[in-house]
Amino acid sequence: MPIPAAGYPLAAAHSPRLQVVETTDSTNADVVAAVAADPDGWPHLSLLVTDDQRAGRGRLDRSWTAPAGTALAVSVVVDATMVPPALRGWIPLAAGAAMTRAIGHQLTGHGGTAELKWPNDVLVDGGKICGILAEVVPGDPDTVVVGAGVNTRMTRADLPVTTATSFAAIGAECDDDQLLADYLDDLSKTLARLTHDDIDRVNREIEKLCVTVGREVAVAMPDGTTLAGTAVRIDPDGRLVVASGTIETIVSAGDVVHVR
Ligand SMILES: Nc1ncnc2c1ncn2[C@@H]1O[C@H](COP(=O)(O)OP(=O)(O)OP(=O)(O)O)[C@@H](O)[C@H]1O
Ligand SMILES: O=C(O)CCCC[C@@H]1SC[C@@H]2NC(=O)N[C@@H]21
Repeated sequence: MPIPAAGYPLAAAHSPRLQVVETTDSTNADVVAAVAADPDGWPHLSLLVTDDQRAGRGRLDRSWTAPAGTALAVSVVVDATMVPPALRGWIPLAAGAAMTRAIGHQLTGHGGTAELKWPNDVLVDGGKICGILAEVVPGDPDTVVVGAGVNTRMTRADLPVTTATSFAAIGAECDDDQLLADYLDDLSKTLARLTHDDIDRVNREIEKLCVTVGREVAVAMPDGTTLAGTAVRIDPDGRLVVASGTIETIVSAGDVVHVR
């Protein structure tokens, strides 16, 4: 399904500004620059979307690639002032949880299950169907741009890496407008629950959704070392706790591989 000519009416109902572009290098780069230039023009839950992103940015300084027309690239503005500063580390996880549930909704009746891999990848059948990159706007620490790439119509042959999957690769279809509407709706509600009163419940819900918890993992740490152990929980700050024997290590960033 190409980008609907009429835009995304269902998604637009959840956003004060929904902008579609035929192609761009990076929706995150565009929205970060747009917010910096005109903060009032991009209120909370404004978004930019394309299905032809040419220079996508990934986590940990990696690239994010998809042939034209085979994936959604969407960047959403989040007004972080609605989240207490101590809980802002949960914003990327809230986005991952929202996208996991939105993708899961698309798979209803198909048989596949969407799973959250800490901190915010969405997996189906163990393959990565969506990646999320949250970036604070330079000079405006109260605004976060949350970018998500969803592999929709990418054939098996087009998958950029062996660890990726897509709706098409598993024989499923994606209604892009409904997916975005569900994502925005869930994201907005989950962000509203990032309060000191509700965080324990959100923590438990996201932990339940997160298949990393309970798995044996290998974590490539930012200092170049590898941490092996069992992921035991997500801590109150959204970080992954990994147990190796009797030692628990708190992981706030790093590349997590599910070993078993
Ligand atoms: N469409 C996609 N779907 C799923 N995963 C993707 C997609 N595009 C990129 N990736 C993931 O993004 C990352 C790209 O990694 P890769 O290491 O190739 O990055 P790179 O920027 O080319 O550089 P480097 O080799 O320097 O690390 C991988 O983790 C890969 O799984
Ligand atoms: O490495 C990851 O898993 C995160 C990938 C994030 C990709 C999305 S696509 C929309 C937005 N624009 C970008 O340049 N990156 C994000």
